[in-house]
Amino acid sequence: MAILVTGGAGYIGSHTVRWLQEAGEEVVVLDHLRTGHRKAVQHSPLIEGDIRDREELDRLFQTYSIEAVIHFAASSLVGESTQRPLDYYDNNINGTRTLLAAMADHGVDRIVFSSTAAVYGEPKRVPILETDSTAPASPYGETKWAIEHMLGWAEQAHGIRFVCLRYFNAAGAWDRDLGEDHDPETHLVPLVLKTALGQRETITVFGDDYPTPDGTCIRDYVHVKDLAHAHALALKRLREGGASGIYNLGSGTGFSVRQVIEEAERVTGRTITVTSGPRRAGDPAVLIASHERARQELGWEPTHTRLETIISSAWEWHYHHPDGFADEKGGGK
Ligand SMILES: NC(=O)c1ccc[n+]([C@@H]2O[C@H](COP(=O)([O-])OP(=O)(O)OC[C@H]3O[C@@H](n4cnc5c(N)ncnc54)[C@H](O)[C@@H]3O)[C@@H](O)[C@H]2O)c1
Ligand SMILES: O=c1ccn([C@@H]2O[C@H](COP(=O)(O)OP(=O)(O)O[C@H]3O[C@H](CO)[C@H](O)[C@H](O)[C@H]3O)[C@@H](O)[C@H]2O)c(=O)[nH]1
Repeated sequence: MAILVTGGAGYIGSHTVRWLQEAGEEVVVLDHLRTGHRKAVQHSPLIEGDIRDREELDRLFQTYSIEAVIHFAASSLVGESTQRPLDYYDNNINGTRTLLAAMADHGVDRIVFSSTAAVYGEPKRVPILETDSTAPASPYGETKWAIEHMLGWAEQAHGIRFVCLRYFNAAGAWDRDLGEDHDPETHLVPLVLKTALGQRETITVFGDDYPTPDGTCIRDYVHVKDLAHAHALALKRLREGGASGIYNLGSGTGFSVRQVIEEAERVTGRTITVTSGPRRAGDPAVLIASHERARQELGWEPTHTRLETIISSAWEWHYHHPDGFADEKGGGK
């Protein structure tokens, strides 16, 4: 029996695939490679296809004996989602609907889903609990929130049990040979490190007048290997017959944009030029997770929680792969 990982050639997906492989699991990846990389997947079959393609899914479920699905495939940029909301509804909601329908028809009844802290919008308090109110402030967050609800209804009608994992800010890499490579890159940690590498002249701080100690936004950075581990634990829960559930995944500590930049200067030993810019629309001032429920019910405890550890691990990857996966033999994807 194999685990189907949709979006397994992407950043968090490829790290989870590696984690599962090291745990001895059989994995099949489905990815259309628009933002993912063929080279990020090794030692498992990679099927180049789209989750919205029902015939492709039928072929896949007929070819492989799939026990469970870990579903990363999505469009996931907050800003882009406000420019192209209908594409987000199509890829995220229609894509997941097509996947769930195929699972129901082929008798696959377990799914782990990548949700996001973006379902909370501007939180009323931190640390955020899963029971706190949700009010997504972007089409991206809205689609993820809608999928959480879709999963609830699909369980009632088709018996598909689920675990929704609401990640906060994923960062870090797997030693020096697997890491984050997005084009365009929008995330803070890789952008800061690309500035340290001299690939960018400056890092623009989006707003320094927030109600935080240094005026810049505070986020909860969670190491991608800790996220990968959480997926294995979520799968274990479903295999053991555990009930469906929704879990925050964050380290439980917040760091400001300025703290990230200062730590990156320490880790890299390089000066990073900083420019002050206006606020970015839709950015909450502070996002910090309570991961108490994941600790209690999944047995998950993040282990790489120090900012220095997270940034050092990302630096290992960026330093050795300044052009991401493209600088390896063969280039490109
Ligand atoms: N990076 C973060 O900080 C973060 C935070 C919260 C939630 N998430 C969620 O985690 C998941 C993974 O995020 P990531 O940062 O690794 O993104 P990513 O873009 O690196 O990975 C997504 C992968 O899915 C593939 N994909 C997208 N649509 C597809 C489709 N229709 N059919 C087949 N493949 C498709 C892409 O090619 C890519 O390989 C996403 O669902 C995202 O919304 C990410
Ligand atoms: O060039 C930059 C890029 C980012 N930032 C700031 O750095 C912080 C982190 O920004 P990221 O873009 O790295 O991450 P987000 O917090 O916006 O978003 C991440 O977390 C969200 C949930 O909170 C979503 O899940 C989303 O997919 C995921 O990328 C924010 O305060 C942002 O304003 C800058 O100052 N300059």
